Amino acid sequence: MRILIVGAGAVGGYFGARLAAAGRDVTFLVRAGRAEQLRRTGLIVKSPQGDLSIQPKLLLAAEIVEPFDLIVLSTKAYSLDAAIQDFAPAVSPQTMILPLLNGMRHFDILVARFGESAVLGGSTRIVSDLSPEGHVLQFGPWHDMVFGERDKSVTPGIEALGATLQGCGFPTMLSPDILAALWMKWTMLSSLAGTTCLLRGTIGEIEAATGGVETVRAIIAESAAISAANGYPQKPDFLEQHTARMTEPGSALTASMFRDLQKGAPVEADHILGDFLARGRAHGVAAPLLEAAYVQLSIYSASLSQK
Ligand SMILES: NC(=O)C1=CN([C@@H]2O[C@H](COP(=O)(O)OP(=O)(O)OC[C@H]3O[C@@H](n4cnc5c(N)ncnc54)[C@H](OP(=O)(O)O)[C@@H]3O)[C@@H](O)[C@H]2O)C=CC1
Ligand SMILES: CC(C)(CO)C(=O)C(=O)O
Repeated sequence: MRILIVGAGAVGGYFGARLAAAGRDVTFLVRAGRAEQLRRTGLIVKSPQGDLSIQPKLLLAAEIVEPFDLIVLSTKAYSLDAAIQDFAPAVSPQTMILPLLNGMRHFDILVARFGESAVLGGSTRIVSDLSPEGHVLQFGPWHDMVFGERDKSVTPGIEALGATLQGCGFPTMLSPDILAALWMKWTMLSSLAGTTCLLRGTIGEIEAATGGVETVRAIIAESAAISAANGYPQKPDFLEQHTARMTEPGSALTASMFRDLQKGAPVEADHILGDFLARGRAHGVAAPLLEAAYVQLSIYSASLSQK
Protein backbone atom coordinates (compact mmCIF):
# COMPACT_ATOMS: atom_id res chain seq x y z
CA MET A 1 0.00 0.00 0.00
CA ARG A 2 1.56 3.32 -1.09
CA ILE A 3 0.87 5.81 1.67
CA LEU A 4 0.96 9.60 1.38
CA ILE A 5 1.00 11.45 4.71
CA VAL A 6 -0.19 15.03 4.22
CA GLY A 7 1.62 17.14 6.82
CA ALA A 8 4.75 15.97 8.66
CA GLY A 9 3.77 17.73 11.90
CA ALA A 10 3.18 16.46 15.43
CA VAL A 11 0.63 13.82 14.36
CA GLY A 12 1.59 13.03 10.74
CA GLY A 13 5.30 13.06 11.55
CA TYR A 14 4.78 10.69 14.48
CA PHE A 15 2.65 8.05 12.74
CA GLY A 16 4.42 8.43 9.39
CA ALA A 17 7.80 7.82 11.04
CA ARG A 18 6.51 4.73 12.88
CA LEU A 19 4.99 3.34 9.67
CA ALA A 20 8.16 4.01 7.65
CA ALA A 21 10.39 2.52 10.36
CA ALA A 22 8.23 -0.64 10.24
CA GLY A 23 8.91 -0.92 6.50
CA ARG A 24 5.69 0.55 5.08
CA ASP A 25 5.92 2.55 1.84
CA VAL A 26 5.49 6.07 3.20
CA THR A 27 5.91 9.44 1.47
CA PHE A 28 5.27 12.79 3.16
CA LEU A 29 3.60 15.64 1.27
CA VAL A 30 5.25 18.76 2.69
CA ARG A 31 5.67 22.43 1.91
CA ALA A 32 9.02 23.99 1.05
CA GLY A 33 10.07 25.09 4.56
CA ARG A 34 9.38 21.72 6.19
CA ALA A 35 11.01 19.91 3.24
CA GLU A 36 14.21 21.90 3.71
CA GLN A 37 14.22 21.21 7.48
CA LEU A 38 13.58 17.48 7.05
CA ARG A 39 16.27 17.12 4.38
CA ARG A 40 18.72 18.73 6.79
CA THR A 41 17.86 16.88 10.01
CA GLY A 42 15.91 13.80 8.95
CA LEU A 43 12.63 13.08 10.73
CA ILE A 44 13.39 12.65 14.41
CA VAL A 45 10.84 11.38 16.91
CA LYS A 46 11.43 11.54 20.67
CA SER A 47 8.97 9.32 22.46
CA PRO A 48 8.59 7.25 25.63
CA GLN A 49 7.50 4.48 23.24
CA GLY A 50 10.96 4.56 21.60
CA ASP A 51 12.88 7.23 19.70
CA LEU A 52 13.17 7.11 15.90
CA SER A 53 15.26 8.80 13.26
CA ILE A 54 14.43 8.25 9.59
CA GLN A 55 15.29 9.81 6.26
CA PRO A 56 11.75 10.44 5.00
CA LYS A 57 10.65 10.27 1.36
CA LEU A 58 9.34 13.76 0.61
CA LEU A 59 7.13 15.25 -2.09
CA LEU A 60 6.12 18.81 -2.80
CA ALA A 61 2.63 19.32 -4.26
CA ALA A 62 4.01 20.18 -7.71
CA GLU A 63 5.94 16.89 -7.77
CA ILE A 64 2.92 14.56 -7.48
CA VAL A 65 2.77 12.48 -10.66
CA GLU A 66 0.74 9.42 -9.66
CA PRO A 67 -2.01 8.47 -7.22
CA PHE A 68 -1.48 6.86 -3.83
CA ASP A 69 -3.48 4.01 -2.29
CA LEU A 70 -3.91 5.74 1.07
CA ILE A 71 -3.79 9.39 2.00
CA VAL A 72 -3.43 10.13 5.71
CA LEU A 73 -4.52 13.67 6.33
CA SER A 74 -2.82 15.33 9.30
CA THR A 75 -2.87 19.08 8.79
CA LYS A 76 -4.62 21.50 11.11
CA ALA A 77 -8.24 22.23 10.15
CA TYR A 78 -7.42 25.80 9.10
CA SER A 79 -4.98 24.40 6.49
CA LEU A 80 -7.46 21.91 5.06
CA ASP A 81 -8.70 23.81 1.99
CA ALA A 82 -5.19 24.54 0.72
CA ALA A 83 -4.06 21.00 1.53
CA ILE A 84 -6.95 19.55 -0.50
CA GLN A 85 -5.80 21.53 -3.55
CA ASP A 86 -2.28 20.20 -2.99
CA PHE A 87 -3.00 16.49 -2.54
CA ALA A 88 -5.93 16.22 -5.03
CA PRO A 89 -3.62 15.01 -7.87
CA ALA A 90 -2.68 12.04 -5.65
CA VAL A 91 -6.31 10.84 -5.47
CA SER A 92 -7.62 8.18 -7.88
CA PRO A 93 -11.06 6.50 -7.71
CA GLN A 94 -9.40 3.74 -5.63
CA THR A 95 -7.63 6.01 -3.13
CA MET A 96 -8.70 5.87 0.53
CA ILE A 97 -8.50 9.14 2.46
CA LEU A 98 -8.00 8.79 6.22
CA PRO A 99 -8.30 12.12 8.06
CA LEU A 100 -6.83 12.25 11.57
CA LEU A 101 -7.99 15.80 12.28
CA ASN A 102 -9.91 16.53 15.44
CA GLY A 103 -13.57 17.50 15.04
CA MET A 104 -16.01 16.44 12.31
CA ARG A 105 -16.58 19.30 9.90
CA HIS A 106 -13.78 18.14 7.59
CA PHE A 107 -15.90 15.16 6.53
CA ASP A 108 -18.43 17.39 4.75
CA ILE A 109 -15.61 19.22 2.95
CA LEU A 110 -13.76 16.04 1.93
CA VAL A 111 -16.92 14.21 0.85
CA ALA A 112 -18.04 17.20 -1.26
CA ARG A 113 -14.70 17.09 -3.08
CA PHE A 114 -13.85 13.37 -3.31
CA GLY A 115 -17.16 11.54 -2.79
CA GLU A 116 -18.73 9.56 0.05
CA SER A 117 -16.87 6.27 -0.43
CA ALA A 118 -13.35 7.76 -0.64
CA VAL A 119 -13.41 9.22 2.86
CA LEU A 120 -12.82 6.98 5.88
CA GLY A 121 -13.34 7.91 9.50
CA GLY A 122 -10.26 8.15 11.66
CA SER A 123 -9.02 9.53 14.92
CA THR A 124 -6.00 9.38 17.18
CA ARG A 125 -5.31 9.84 20.86
CA ILE A 126 -1.84 11.26 21.20
CA VAL A 127 -0.13 14.17 22.95
CA SER A 128 2.57 15.38 20.58
CA ASP A 129 4.22 18.57 19.50
CA LEU A 130 6.97 19.89 17.24
CA SER A 131 10.15 21.22 18.89
CA PRO A 132 11.67 24.47 17.58
CA GLU A 133 14.10 22.32 15.49
CA GLY A 134 11.16 20.42 13.98
CA HIS A 135 11.57 17.17 15.95
CA VAL A 136 8.37 15.34 16.87
CA LEU A 137 7.98 15.13 20.64
CA GLN A 138 5.43 12.62 21.93
CA PHE A 139 4.44 12.55 25.59
CA GLY A 140 2.69 10.02 27.81
CA PRO A 141 1.13 6.67 27.03
CA TRP A 142 -1.34 7.57 24.25
CA HIS A 143 -0.42 6.86 20.62
CA ASP A 144 -3.33 4.94 19.21
CA MET A 145 -5.31 5.14 16.00
CA VAL A 146 -8.90 4.09 15.34
CA PHE A 147 -10.42 3.95 11.87
CA GLY A 148 -13.38 2.55 9.94
CA GLU A 149 -15.82 3.04 7.11
CA ARG A 150 -18.29 5.75 8.11
CA ASP A 151 -21.24 3.58 6.98
CA LYS A 152 -19.99 0.72 9.24
CA SER A 153 -19.30 -1.58 6.28
CA VAL A 154 -16.29 -3.87 6.31
CA THR A 155 -14.78 -3.43 2.87
CA PRO A 156 -11.69 -5.10 1.41
CA GLY A 157 -10.07 -1.65 1.49
CA ILE A 158 -10.58 -1.12 5.22
CA GLU A 159 -9.36 -4.65 5.95
CA ALA A 160 -6.23 -4.02 3.87
CA LEU A 161 -5.70 -0.77 5.76
CA GLY A 162 -6.02 -2.62 9.09
CA ALA A 163 -3.42 -5.15 7.99
CA THR A 164 -1.05 -2.39 6.82
CA LEU A 165 -1.27 -0.45 10.08
CA GLN A 166 -0.76 -3.50 12.27
CA GLY A 167 2.65 -4.24 13.75
CA CYS A 168 4.02 -0.72 13.38
CA GLY A 169 4.56 0.00 17.08
CA PHE A 170 1.32 1.76 17.92
CA PRO A 171 -2.11 0.35 18.86
CA THR A 172 -4.71 0.35 16.08
CA MET A 173 -8.37 -0.57 15.97
CA LEU A 174 -10.78 -1.13 13.12
CA SER A 175 -13.91 0.34 14.71
CA PRO A 176 -17.32 -1.21 14.01
CA ASP A 177 -18.85 2.28 14.55
CA ILE A 178 -16.31 4.97 13.74
CA LEU A 179 -18.84 7.82 14.05
CA ALA A 180 -19.49 6.81 17.67
CA ALA A 181 -15.72 6.68 18.25
CA LEU A 182 -15.37 10.16 16.71
CA TRP A 183 -18.11 11.58 18.94
CA MET A 184 -16.44 10.07 22.00
CA LYS A 185 -13.13 11.66 21.00
CA TRP A 186 -14.84 14.98 20.25
CA THR A 187 -16.60 14.95 23.64
CA MET A 188 -13.28 14.24 25.34
CA LEU A 189 -11.36 16.85 23.34
CA SER A 190 -13.96 19.61 23.58
CA SER A 191 -14.01 19.32 27.33
CA LEU A 192 -10.20 19.16 27.59
CA ALA A 193 -9.60 22.00 25.12
CA GLY A 194 -12.50 24.06 26.54
CA THR A 195 -11.23 23.61 30.10
CA THR A 196 -7.52 24.23 29.52
CA CYS A 197 -8.06 27.17 27.12
CA LEU A 198 -10.72 28.85 29.30
CA LEU A 199 -8.88 28.36 32.58
CA ARG A 200 -5.37 28.68 31.09
CA GLY A 201 -3.62 25.87 32.87
CA THR A 202 -2.72 22.20 32.90
CA ILE A 203 -5.18 19.73 34.40
CA GLY A 204 -3.03 19.60 37.57
CA GLU A 205 -3.04 23.40 37.92
CA ILE A 206 -6.80 23.55 37.41
CA GLU A 207 -7.43 20.75 39.93
CA ALA A 208 -5.37 22.60 42.53
CA ALA A 209 -7.35 25.86 42.13
CA THR A 210 -10.44 26.55 44.25
CA GLY A 211 -13.48 25.73 42.13
CA GLY A 212 -11.35 24.01 39.48
CA VAL A 213 -12.78 20.52 39.90
CA GLU A 214 -16.39 21.81 39.92
CA THR A 215 -15.74 23.78 36.72
CA VAL A 216 -14.19 20.73 35.02
CA ARG A 217 -17.19 18.60 35.98
CA ALA A 218 -19.60 21.22 34.63
CA ILE A 219 -17.71 21.44 31.31
CA ILE A 220 -17.71 17.64 30.94
CA ALA A 221 -21.48 17.62 31.60
CA GLU A 222 -22.00 20.25 28.87
CA SER A 223 -19.91 18.23 26.38
CA ALA A 224 -21.72 14.99 27.20
CA ALA A 225 -25.10 16.74 26.78
CA ILE A 226 -24.16 17.97 23.31
CA SER A 227 -22.99 14.51 22.24
CA ALA A 228 -26.14 12.85 23.65
CA ALA A 229 -28.43 15.37 21.91
CA ASN A 230 -26.74 14.43 18.64
CA GLY A 231 -27.53 10.75 19.12
CA TYR A 232 -24.28 9.72 20.81
CA PRO A 233 -24.86 9.39 24.58
CA GLN A 234 -21.52 8.69 26.24
CA LYS A 235 -21.21 5.58 28.39
CA PRO A 236 -21.01 6.14 32.19
CA ASP A 237 -17.68 4.26 32.44
CA PHE A 238 -16.10 6.51 29.76
CA LEU A 239 -17.38 9.64 31.54
CA GLU A 240 -16.09 8.34 34.87
CA GLN A 241 -12.61 7.61 33.45
CA HIS A 242 -12.54 10.92 31.60
CA THR A 243 -13.55 12.85 34.73
CA ALA A 244 -10.85 11.06 36.74
CA ARG A 245 -8.25 12.02 34.10
CA MET A 246 -9.53 15.61 33.95
CA THR A 247 -9.27 16.02 37.73
CA GLU A 248 -6.03 14.15 38.38
CA PRO A 249 -3.86 15.99 40.91
CA GLY A 250 -0.51 17.11 39.46
CA SER A 251 -1.40 16.07 35.89
CA ALA A 252 0.55 17.86 33.14
CA LEU A 253 -2.17 17.02 30.59
CA THR A 254 -3.25 19.79 28.21
CA ALA A 255 -5.04 19.92 24.86
CA SER A 256 -3.08 20.63 21.68
CA MET A 257 -5.28 23.74 21.32
CA PHE A 258 -4.02 25.07 24.65
CA ARG A 259 -0.41 24.44 23.63
CA ASP A 260 -1.06 26.35 20.37
CA LEU A 261 -2.60 29.19 22.38
CA GLN A 262 0.46 29.35 24.63
CA LYS A 263 2.74 29.55 21.57
CA GLY A 264 0.70 32.42 20.10
CA ALA A 265 -0.13 30.15 17.14
CA PRO A 266 -3.46 29.85 15.27
CA VAL A 267 -6.06 27.59 16.93
CA GLU A 268 -8.71 25.25 15.53
CA ALA A 269 -11.44 26.88 17.64
CA ASP A 270 -14.11 27.10 14.92
CA HIS A 271 -13.54 23.55 13.71
CA ILE A 272 -13.46 21.95 17.15
CA LEU A 273 -15.44 24.08 19.64
CA GLY A 274 -17.50 26.29 17.31
CA ASP A 275 -18.88 23.38 15.33
CA PHE A 276 -19.46 21.31 18.49
CA LEU A 277 -21.42 24.16 20.09
CA ALA A 278 -23.42 24.76 16.91
CA ARG A 279 -24.47 21.10 16.90
CA GLY A 280 -25.55 21.48 20.53
CA ARG A 281 -27.45 24.70 19.85
CA ALA A 282 -29.30 23.00 16.98
CA HIS A 283 -30.81 20.70 19.65
CA GLY A 284 -31.39 23.44 22.23
CA VAL A 285 -28.48 22.42 24.49
CA ALA A 286 -27.05 25.26 26.59
CA ALA A 287 -23.31 25.09 27.22
CA PRO A 288 -22.31 28.41 28.81
CA LEU A 289 -18.81 27.40 29.90
CA LEU A 290 -17.87 25.96 26.51
CA GLU A 291 -19.41 29.08 24.91
CA ALA A 292 -17.18 31.26 27.10
CA ALA A 293 -14.11 29.26 26.05
CA TYR A 294 -15.09 29.63 22.40
CA VAL A 295 -15.77 33.39 22.65
CA GLN A 296 -12.39 33.89 24.28
CA LEU A 297 -10.66 31.84 21.55
CA SER A 298 -12.53 33.77 18.85
CA ILE A 299 -11.26 37.05 20.29
CA TYR A 300 -7.74 35.58 20.37
CA SER A 301 -8.05 34.44 16.70
CA ALA A 302 -9.32 37.87 15.64
CA SER A 303 -6.37 39.53 17.37
CA LEU A 304 -3.94 37.18 15.56
CA SER A 305 -5.44 38.04 12.19
CA GLN A 306 -4.89 41.78 12.86
CA LYS A 307 -1.15 41.29 13.47
N1 LIG B 1 -0.77 17.31 18.41
C1 LIG B 1 -1.62 16.58 19.10
O1 LIG B 1 -1.36 16.24 20.26
C2 LIG B 1 -2.91 16.11 18.48
C3 LIG B 1 -3.43 16.71 17.33
N2 LIG B 1 -4.57 16.20 16.77
C4 LIG B 1 -5.14 16.80 15.56
O2 LIG B 1 -4.35 16.44 14.46
C5 LIG B 1 -4.37 17.47 13.45
C6 LIG B 1 -2.93 17.85 13.14
O3 LIG B 1 -2.38 18.45 14.29
P1 LIG B 1 -0.80 18.56 14.56
O4 LIG B 1 -0.09 17.44 13.92
O5 LIG B 1 -0.67 18.78 16.01
O6 LIG B 1 -0.48 19.91 13.79
P2 LIG B 1 0.97 20.45 13.35
O7 LIG B 1 0.80 21.91 13.17
O8 LIG B 1 2.01 19.94 14.25
O9 LIG B 1 1.18 19.76 11.95
C7 LIG B 1 0.44 20.11 10.81
C8 LIG B 1 1.38 20.02 9.65
O10 LIG B 1 0.63 20.18 8.47
C9 LIG B 1 1.49 20.80 7.54
N3 LIG B 1 0.74 21.35 6.43
C10 LIG B 1 -0.20 22.32 6.42
N4 LIG B 1 -0.66 22.53 5.18
C11 LIG B 1 0.01 21.67 4.37
C12 LIG B 1 -0.01 21.41 2.98
N5 LIG B 1 -0.82 22.08 2.14
N6 LIG B 1 0.82 20.47 2.48
C13 LIG B 1 1.66 19.80 3.29
N7 LIG B 1 1.74 19.99 4.63
C14 LIG B 1 0.92 20.92 5.16
C15 LIG B 1 2.22 21.85 8.35
O11 LIG B 1 3.43 22.11 7.69
P3 LIG B 1 4.18 23.52 7.58
O12 LIG B 1 5.43 23.32 8.35
O13 LIG B 1 4.39 23.67 6.12
O14 LIG B 1 3.25 24.56 8.18
C16 LIG B 1 2.45 21.10 9.66
O15 LIG B 1 3.70 20.47 9.70
C17 LIG B 1 -5.21 18.60 14.07
O16 LIG B 1 -6.53 18.54 13.60
C18 LIG B 1 -5.16 18.33 15.57
O17 LIG B 1 -6.29 18.83 16.27
C19 LIG B 1 -5.18 15.07 17.23
C20 LIG B 1 -4.70 14.45 18.36
C21 LIG B 1 -3.59 14.98 19.11
C1 LIG C 1 -7.40 15.11 23.63
C2 LIG C 1 -6.11 14.84 22.91
C3 LIG C 1 -4.95 15.08 23.82
C4 LIG C 1 -6.08 13.35 22.62
O1 LIG C 1 -5.43 13.00 21.49
C5 LIG C 1 -6.11 15.65 21.62
O2 LIG C 1 -6.61 15.18 20.62
C6 LIG C 1 -5.56 17.01 21.51
O3 LIG C 1 -4.98 17.54 22.47
O4 LIG C 1 -5.69 17.61 20.41
